[in-house]
Amino acid sequence: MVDLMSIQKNAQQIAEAIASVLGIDVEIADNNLIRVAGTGIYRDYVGQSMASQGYIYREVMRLGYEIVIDNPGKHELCQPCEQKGHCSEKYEIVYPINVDGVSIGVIGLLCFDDEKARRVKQNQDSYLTFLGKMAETLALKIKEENYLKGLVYSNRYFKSVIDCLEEGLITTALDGKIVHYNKTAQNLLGKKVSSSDASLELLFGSKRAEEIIDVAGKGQKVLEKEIRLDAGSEKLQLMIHARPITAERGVQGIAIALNHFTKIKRLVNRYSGNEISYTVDDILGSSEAVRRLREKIKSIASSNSTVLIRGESGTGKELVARAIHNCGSRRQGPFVAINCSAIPESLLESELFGYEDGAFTGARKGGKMGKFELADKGTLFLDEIGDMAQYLQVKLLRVLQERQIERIGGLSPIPVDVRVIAATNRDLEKMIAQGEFREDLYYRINVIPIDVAPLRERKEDIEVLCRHFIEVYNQQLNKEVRGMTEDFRRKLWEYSWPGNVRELQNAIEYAMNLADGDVLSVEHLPVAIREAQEQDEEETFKLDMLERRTIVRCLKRYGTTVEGKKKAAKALGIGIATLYRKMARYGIKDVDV
Ligand SMILES: Nc1ncnc2c1ncn2[C@@H]1O[C@H](COP(=O)(O)OP(=O)(O)OP(=O)(O)O)[C@@H](O)[C@H]1O
Repeated sequence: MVDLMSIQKNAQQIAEAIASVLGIDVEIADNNLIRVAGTGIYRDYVGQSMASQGYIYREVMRLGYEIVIDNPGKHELCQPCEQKGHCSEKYEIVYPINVDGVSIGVIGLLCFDDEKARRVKQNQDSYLTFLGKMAETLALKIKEENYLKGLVYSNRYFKSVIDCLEEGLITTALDGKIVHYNKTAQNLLGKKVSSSDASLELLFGSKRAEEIIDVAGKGQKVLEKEIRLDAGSEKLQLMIHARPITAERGVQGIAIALNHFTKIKRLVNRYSGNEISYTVDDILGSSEAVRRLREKIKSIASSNSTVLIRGESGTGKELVARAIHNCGSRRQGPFVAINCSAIPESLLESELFGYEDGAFTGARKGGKMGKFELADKGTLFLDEIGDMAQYLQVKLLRVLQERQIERIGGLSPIPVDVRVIAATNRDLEKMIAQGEFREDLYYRINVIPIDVAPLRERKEDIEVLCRHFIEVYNQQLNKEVRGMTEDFRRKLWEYSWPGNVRELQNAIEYAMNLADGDVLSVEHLPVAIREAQEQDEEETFKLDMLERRTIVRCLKRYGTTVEGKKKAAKALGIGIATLYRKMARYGIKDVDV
């Protein structure tokens, strides 16, 4: 609340006015008994405390109404006063200044000679009415100041609120002149928005400005528009939402929200799971093939060259692509995946490159951003690239060469900074020979080839993968499975895994659901795996299997202590170091024996 001291100038003016009309000295004090204003002899004491002699003033503020002292020194309120015996006052009127029922100060009218005292006495009623009006004027001034202070405060408050927004915000008058803008808008648009002649036309050009101003004429309609601007050396891509500001007297202006596309992309990527981060350490396996795969990923991750990952379905190609992204310098950017075979040909083009407003019948209003734009500064994973239609292969090749895309129906190219990782399980060379895949694109994407071996060629990975999946499903299903029987292992080993790691994962999930104890056994396996026959062409793996089984049998006989292992190695006709190596290769752990 504003106090009397903060309107000191007004108080002094009123004191002077009273003094000149009535010809009598006046002082005004606040509720701390500080003299706020004064005329005549009191003028020199403005700002000083009257606490030691302000009995009457204090009493008037306590009561909230005026007091007339016609016999100063003798009046009962004068009794405690130090000046009681030698008071020079002859007559005194004290009037309270009340604001909303609370006294915030007083006006004191003081007579020092008999003639003035007589005059006041004679006209006491009209003097009191006049002082009342003056007290009211001061009270009104205080209220007005309070109101203005409140306005300034709420203005500052709302300004800090809109400055907190991550969204840029501009408001304009109906002619497009900028009225307000927040910090984000200033950061996005720079001086253009804060200059004294700032207008929509200056910011966005006359055509866009007209479209936005048109919003005001259409009442409640919201305009959603994508805008590209030149911001120095950079191109600024913004999404704007304009809506009319409606007040009591109808539409008063336009509010425009601005969003930078980088922020929109970040949100899309976050909520579409594009930020799941897998690293090389998530690629499990003890085989030489997987070991080399992890090394290769590390060595090529920081390059920007296109990668072609080849491997059967379920071998972990997407996992590899994510690991490349997360090991390299683009890991802060998005990883966007698209499966070229899962999307109808007609939609794939717009999914990849996006489209402009009204590009074709059925196109979403305001246009759409494609995966290339979403993957800007990150990685685009093109899964099943072998299934991409030829005309899109041409478009893709152009994008890879020119590093810019053109939206469907778009007029200007949009630069994109994207590392492409493609994957396929098809024989691209054969497809080229049959004219189904473009040779030029093949060379463009096959800069860094990576092969992911099928699981049947690296069966030693089964053990570590199984252990991992058992842990995963122990957590998910709240179970406590600790191992697998030897028969269970043998079945997994003998099976040819056409669906690779994905199939293995599903088989373990299935078994974990069925398991009731702490060990997985053959009856928990899906029928297809349980009853699969060993195939002749997998003779080599049968030999492996035989070797593994023999080692396990031998360890069972001699035990897994160091001494037992030495005996087992001797019985097998191999050195102890070879036994350890083979145990590691086949994933044989002491506890399994
Ligand atoms: N080496 C591995 N370590 C751990 N998990 C793996 C490994 N390889 C594959 N997986 C898991 O197997 C499943 C299939 O992997 P992914 O989707 O990467 O295969 P893909 O080759 O891309 O399959 P598709 O060709 O069908 O798209 C995923 O759950 C993945 O996490």
